[in-house]
Formats: sequence, structure tokens, C-alpha cells
Amino acid sequence: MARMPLIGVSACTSLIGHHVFHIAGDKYICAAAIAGLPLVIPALGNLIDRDALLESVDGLLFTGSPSNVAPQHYNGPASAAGTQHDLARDDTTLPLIRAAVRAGIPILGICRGFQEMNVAFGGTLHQKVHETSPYQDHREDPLEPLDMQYGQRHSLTVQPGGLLEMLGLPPKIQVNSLHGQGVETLGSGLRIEASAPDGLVEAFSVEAADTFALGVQWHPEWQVQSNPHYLAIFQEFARACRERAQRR
Ligand SMILES: N[C@@H](CCC(=O)NCCCC(=O)O)C(=O)O
Repeated sequence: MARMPLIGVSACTSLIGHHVFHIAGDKYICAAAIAGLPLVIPALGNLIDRDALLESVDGLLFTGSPSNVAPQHYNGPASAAGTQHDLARDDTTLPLIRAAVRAGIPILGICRGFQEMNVAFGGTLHQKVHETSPYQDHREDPLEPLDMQYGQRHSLTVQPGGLLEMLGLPPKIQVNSLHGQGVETLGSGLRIEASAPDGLVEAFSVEAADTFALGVQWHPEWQVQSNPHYLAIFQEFARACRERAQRR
């Protein structure tokens, strides 16, 4: 009988009361369940046996987060005071992304996860896109109701001949936008899959990957079942994870 694919979902560390918890948001876990059984991967850095983990999972979802990749990972300038980081998550996800691609495990990076993929492949980040010319403000308004924060904010130009086009996405789609950081220089071996009207990279795939390896700056996990473009991404991720599970 076919084994259910196991989908690793990256966790953030978060102080709740006096204790640190390893947490992953419900919307990521529910969307990962399209591909298989979600397994939250704690942010334990080198305490995790990476090879053993990659032997166990059939796909990895790198989630979004309010925290930002620490600039020492991309030789960036020091963060502005008050910038939220999660060093334990960086120490877990950055090496895991590289190892997963080498091992042929399907990966999907969303928002922070997309930025982590870029950094893992040697790229750099703008730390404040909204203060960087010629870019627009890609942040949400935290005072708006959630449905508005995750509403469609700008268009995307989908790169002809790429993975997103292959998934049936039309040349222009509308997406949500909830991030302050963004791609400055693209990591090596990444192929641009979509850009915002201001030129910001919004999606890339890993050229050398022999399976699904996609990063997106927007949030396709949000109400994924009611957006055919968002769903197409998760369905292809799911197909790749099933294929991986069957190859075991
Ligand atoms: N902090 C980074 C990444 C933005 C991001 O991942 N936002 C998601 C926040 C909550 C969630 O939906 O999980 C940036 O600001 O660029």
C-alpha cells in the first residue's frame, strides 16, 4: 500500500510566557496537508540529524514568519533596532534547504521561506523594501482585518517558459503581499519565475533541482482551496512529494 507522504513544516521559535515554543501557523499546516501528513520541524539547528530527517520526509515547506533572516547570513548591514530575528530557525532552515535540494526532496518556500531559499543559495536581501527605490510598499496594514491584509494587492508577471506557466498560471495574476524584506541579489542557480510591477522578484525555482523546488514571496497558503492559482502550486508540490514517497 502507498505510504502517505510526510511533509516537514519549518517551525519558528516563539517566547510564550516564560518559555520558548517551536510553532508553525495553522494555515501552513493545513496547506501542507494537501501534500501529505505535516510534521513540524523544530528549530533545533545542528541538534537535528539532517541526513536522517531527509531520509524520513517526502517534502519540506519553509513557512512565512514575522521574523527576518539575520543579515550575517548574507553579509548584509546590521539590522535596524527592533528587527525581529530567529537565529535558531536560521540555523535550521538554511542548511536544510541546501541539503534538501541536493537530496532531491521537493521544497516550497513561502515569504520568509522564500527569502531563506535566496540566502541559502548565496543571494542577499533588501531589509526595507519600502525604503528602497524603485520599490513600492509590499507590507500589509496590521490594523486591517485579516481578510484585507491577505487580499489581492498587486499583479505579478509570470515568466514565460517557467514552472509557474507550466502549472497553468496565466501571464498576469493578482497576489497578496505581506513582507518588508525582499530579494536584492538573486541566489546562484535560481531562476526568476515571477516579478511584481516594480521589478521585485516574487518567485523563483532552483534550476539544478531534479524535483519541485519553488520559492514565492506571496502567501499561496492563504485560503488556498478557493484560489486556483494558489492551489495549482500546492497540487504540484503534492504530486512531487507523492512521487518521492513512491520512490522509497
Ligand atoms: N519577515 C519577513 C517575512 C515576511 C513573512 O513571512 N510574513 C508572514 C508573517 C505571518 C505569516 O503569515 O506567517 C519580511 O517582512 O519580509
